[in-house]
Amino acid sequence: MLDRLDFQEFYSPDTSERNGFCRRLVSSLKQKGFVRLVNHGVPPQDIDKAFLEVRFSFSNMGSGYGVQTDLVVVEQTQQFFQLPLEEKLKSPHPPTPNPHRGYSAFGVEVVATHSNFESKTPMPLLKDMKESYDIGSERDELYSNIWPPPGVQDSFQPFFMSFFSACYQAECAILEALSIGLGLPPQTLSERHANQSNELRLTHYPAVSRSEFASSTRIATHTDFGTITLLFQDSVGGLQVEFPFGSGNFLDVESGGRHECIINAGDCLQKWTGLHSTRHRVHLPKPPEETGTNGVGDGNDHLVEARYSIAYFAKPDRSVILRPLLGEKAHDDEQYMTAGEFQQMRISGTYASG
Ligand SMILES: O=C(O)CCC(=O)C(=O)O
Ligand SMILES: [Fe+2]
Repeated sequence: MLDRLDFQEFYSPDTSERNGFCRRLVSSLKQKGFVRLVNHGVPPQDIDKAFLEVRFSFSNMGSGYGVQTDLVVVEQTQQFFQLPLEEKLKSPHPPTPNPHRGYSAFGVEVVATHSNFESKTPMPLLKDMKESYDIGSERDELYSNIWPPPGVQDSFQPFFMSFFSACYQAECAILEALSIGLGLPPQTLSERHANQSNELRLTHYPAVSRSEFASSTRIATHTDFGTITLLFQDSVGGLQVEFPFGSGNFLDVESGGRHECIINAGDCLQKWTGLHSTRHRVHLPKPPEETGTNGVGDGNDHLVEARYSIAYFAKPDRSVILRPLLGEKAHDDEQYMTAGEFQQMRISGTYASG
């Protein structure tokens, strides 16, 4: 359902091949707002390690086991799944939308507050069934990170600091490709992302019985607030994108495994270029006739397996003005919000007491 492109073509020494790739990237985003990328530059072994860390952190924080990179050992830690909320809460997300950092327990964040932002097709306001961990750049001058304290998964901070840098490098290359594909000078987008106000979000959607999906979902319908999102997901499925735009109809995104990166346009890219910031959500994975995994549709209230995802949100520098870069004649800057004002407006209300 989504185009799958090989980002290696961006590095072709043949300029016309490179430009052709950039135009295909833009045209894929124009169609659905989402595209699948392979060879995107975030090393596969780092992605594997990130998923192991995520599984480890959500299942085993504070258990006293050291860092384990062996898959079998890490999978065994799943048995600690219900464990130590009090350990995870040693690096808590504050009870306000900002800073968007640290651990949010199951049920704390309510994405449905955004479900109907600028859309004429209202979606039901379903609660999220997820826990997550938000990380920013260590170079962010406004907000500091909230890391697990010493003794609680000591590998977490150094690993995710370096994973963040790998994502930032991939982001800059993708932004350059988009600028070229849009007919803009190559650095147009990347130079608006020099200060790294980006965010990395690790999400665990626990196994739940499918009947829960009648009144809740994994992550409610929303658009992403930034420029682009780089999403890595496991193969559980359930990611759905609204197509046609604004229709209230959602299509399943096939999972190409965790090494593939799904890119989607966010609200800021839409404001700059008109590329559509598509609504999406994570709901029930496809029925078992097609996937054989979760028992949906066979009359039994089976468990839907747990899902893990890693999303890196590329966000503009806060002082940058969100005025159109293409076509439309720009008005005075005062008519447009800065990226910082826009992020603030979008995030408010996501946290219960915010
Ligand atoms: O978990 C996923 O696959 C999607 C998450 C998402 O859309 C988000 O965090 O903005
Ligand atoms: Fe999203």
